[in-house]
Amino acid sequence: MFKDKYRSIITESYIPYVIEEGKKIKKRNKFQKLYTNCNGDDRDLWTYVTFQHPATFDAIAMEPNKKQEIINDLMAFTKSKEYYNKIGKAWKRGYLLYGPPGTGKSSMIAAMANLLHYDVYDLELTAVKDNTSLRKLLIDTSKKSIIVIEDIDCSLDLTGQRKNQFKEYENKDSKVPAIKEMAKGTRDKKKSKVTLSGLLNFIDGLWSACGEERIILFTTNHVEKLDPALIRRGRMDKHIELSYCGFEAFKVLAKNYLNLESHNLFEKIRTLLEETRMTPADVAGNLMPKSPGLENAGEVGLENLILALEKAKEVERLKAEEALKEDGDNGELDEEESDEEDDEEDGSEGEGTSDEDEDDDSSDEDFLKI
Ligand SMILES: Nc1ncnc2c1ncn2[C@@H]1O[C@H](COP(=O)(O)OP(=O)(O)OP(=O)(O)O)[C@@H](O)[C@H]1O
Repeated sequence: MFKDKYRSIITESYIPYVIEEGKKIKKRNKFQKLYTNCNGDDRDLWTYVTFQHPATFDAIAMEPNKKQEIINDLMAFTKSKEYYNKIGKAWKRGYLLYGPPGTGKSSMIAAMANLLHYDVYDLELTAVKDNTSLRKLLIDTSKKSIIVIEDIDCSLDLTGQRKNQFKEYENKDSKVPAIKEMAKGTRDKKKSKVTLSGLLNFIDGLWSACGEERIILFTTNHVEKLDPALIRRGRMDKHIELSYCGFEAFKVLAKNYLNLESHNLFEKIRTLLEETRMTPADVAGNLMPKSPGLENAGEVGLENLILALEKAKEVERLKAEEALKEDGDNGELDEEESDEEDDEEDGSEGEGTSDEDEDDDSSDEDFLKI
């Protein structure tokens, strides 16, 4: 019961406020779900478990301005229903997270889901039979969700030009991620007939407009391998690079892992981080106390990290030296070979020249065609 003079306050302000707060509490208390299409025999169906990942943006080590920009972007998206209606586009946003392994791409997805209270659909593309199945899965996603395709570069032959991935990685520094990706990439590939156009339709074709307030997110360790059509602005609206640990990112980890905001060893670490590359995952691993409750854990963790950075720096120096030496050896070899070629050319001057020119032209043409 309330007095009549308060009627308008109660009906126009108080009750709407209570309803709005109730909705927020309901949203906070609702269990988020993590869906996958990779369980059981029917790959056209989602199954789910409760999503309980502890990652938050506070725990993500990255440059603070960049982090804030991502948070602002996400929050703006959630309030943009009218804007999307006005411009006649489906209310969805595409994010591309790229960077080396161990730089926080998966942690970032979890932090986004926790910030927005969205469900996560972890779409294993290699397990999707064809474009029809992809459409079916898409229709079955709910609003307020993040649809994730991890390691998009090795999910499928999206360009129609599948190469031998082992060969492609042979010359890279580390073969470990290549093998991991190869294993993921080949899984069920024979069965999947999803095409690039099917995937593009999924992202922004007519079918993508069913359901609203959805984020589509790709991750990759090799952004340069992706078909430009797949990640052009408008499809993947925001490209976020997660990279090796800089000093600002280190400070976040030191605060979270060791509860340290400053220390006289910080300057040394700043210099070492500028001189060598280490992923946030490795920095975190080195900072983490080896046994819980260790006395002086902060200092031990920082010294541990310094040792690891110095070691990494030395390994990089040796590798660079080796590469220089190899370049030098190859240079000498090239010189010897070109001397031999010069000698041959000198010997066949005159008659043979025009034929050689023709051969050269045709091989150039072949090269251009490829
Ligand atoms: N930027 C970061 N901030 C905080 N923790 C990080 C960060 N990057 C990595 N980590 C830590 O390292 C672990 C591995 O990181 P994560 O799986 O998110 O990396 P990733 O880039 O997704 O790697 P991959 O490409 O191999 O899947 C995480 O559990 C987290 O503890």
